[in-house]
Amino acid sequence: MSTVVEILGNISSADWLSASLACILLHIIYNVWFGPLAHIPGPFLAKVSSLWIVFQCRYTRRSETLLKQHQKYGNFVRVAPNHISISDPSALEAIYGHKSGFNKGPFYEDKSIEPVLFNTRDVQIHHRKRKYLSPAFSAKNLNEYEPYMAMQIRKLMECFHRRIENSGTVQLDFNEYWDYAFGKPFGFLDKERDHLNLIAIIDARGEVLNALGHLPQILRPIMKYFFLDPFWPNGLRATSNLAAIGTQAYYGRKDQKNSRHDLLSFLFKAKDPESGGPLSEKEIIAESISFIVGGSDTTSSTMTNVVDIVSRSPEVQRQLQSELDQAFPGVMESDWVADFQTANRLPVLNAVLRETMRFKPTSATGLERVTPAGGKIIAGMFIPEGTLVSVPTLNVHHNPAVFVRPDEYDISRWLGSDSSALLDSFYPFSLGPRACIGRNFAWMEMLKTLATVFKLFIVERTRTLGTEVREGFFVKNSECNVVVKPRFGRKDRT
Ligand code: HEM
Repeated sequence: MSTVVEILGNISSADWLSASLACILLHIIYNVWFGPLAHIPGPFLAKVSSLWIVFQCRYTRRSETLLKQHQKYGNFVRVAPNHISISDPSALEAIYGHKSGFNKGPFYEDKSIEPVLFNTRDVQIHHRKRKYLSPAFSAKNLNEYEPYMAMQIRKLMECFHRRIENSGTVQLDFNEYWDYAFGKPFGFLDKERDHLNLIAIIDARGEVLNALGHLPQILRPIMKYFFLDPFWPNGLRATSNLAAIGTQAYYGRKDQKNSRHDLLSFLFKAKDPESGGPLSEKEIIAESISFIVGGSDTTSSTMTNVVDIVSRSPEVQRQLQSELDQAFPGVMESDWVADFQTANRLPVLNAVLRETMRFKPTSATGLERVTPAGGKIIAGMFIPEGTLVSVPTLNVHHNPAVFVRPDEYDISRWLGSDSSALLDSFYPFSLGPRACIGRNFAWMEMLKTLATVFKLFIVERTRTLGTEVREGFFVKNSECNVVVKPRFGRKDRT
């Protein structure tokens, strides 16, 4: 023993350094030229280190970059030493489908918080949570939420009318207004401002967690001290701030459990499927924070995309409004909000929402999964067990073999008799056991809101240049400045 210590003691620091460099070099050579994924093409840096994908996320452009990388290298691209991005649509069912055996990858691991439905990697925990949360999204519960949604939409319309009253038209940033309106019961619409700075907090948190998820576990806790790039400490501070705001909101609501029929009121009443008792306070708080982000940022970003695109396309807006005028004829009462049943059967409205989610998906990224034991053949290629894989939604939605002229926004592709075939390659909410639990809720909220807005207002974009976006886990427009003009006088005031 003492001989080993003596030998180690005699090695100089220069030798230690050379040995470490040699190990790193050998590791790189193995990864790039000899490892089991060596035959898969991709940027050289991505084969060497996961820092390549971390940088794409850090600079909020992962999906945009991957779209180009797949155009350059084909259907399989190595995006990290142990991570393959696959853009073949047949990989979707094989990876994300029921019984595929692929589970969520280390990207989702967050040891600092209570696991939630969205991020838990444990199949049993996920099953238990999905069991008690699914009823919240049943058809019956959706019907009960509708009046609450209508109330929020009414408040939003009131805001527009108040601002329009003097000038006849109003300039506003839709990006922010949606955020005020949805899922965040913090009174933003009453105050007409985000007094908690919640929107900036959610954005910073989303961006940092998206990058952090690709770093090795060992580095994640120390990134809050990486002051060389404020992106990291600021984003991680935002994560703690959101937790504090969510916890405070929970305690604010706890004594008025039945004051509103929303998702939080459902969590208060939910029963643990194992014990039959109520959920723990810790679990309700964690899930409700997750709903604040997943349930409102997503719908508001998607509706902003619709407004951005439709406000730049007078012909699409004309088609949409002509359909809405037939379905909801005449001048509406001042408190009118479109009902879901009617909105849901309007072909142009549904085509506009679908085409927007195809063309510019809010969830554009490849969702990381781990290849199960024994490996799997995906889209004709053997993928060894333990390999991380993902299918980027943006690429699937821009696949020219399915969507003719994929880079053109064209609602007519959803209006033809053969359009249902396109649904097989349309996955804005993912699929399988980890598909979005809130997709019906989201569809209802978005159709109701968009039908109401476009029935009542003409919307014109003030920016002529392209729209800038930033991608965290979801893609968001940096702004959506528009001029809003009422289409009719208000019935109770004429
Ligand atoms: C346009 C709106 C929305 C989009 C595009 C969207 C998209 C997605 C996607 C792609 C996933 C899969 C994520 C993954 O595998 O990592 C997901 C999961 C999830 N979404 Fe949504 N979502 C939307 C609205 C909502 C709403 C309104 C809620 C709740 C009210 C919600 C709650 C969730 C939850 C809890 C999960 C995790 C499900 C699980 O793992 O079992 N989402 N969503």
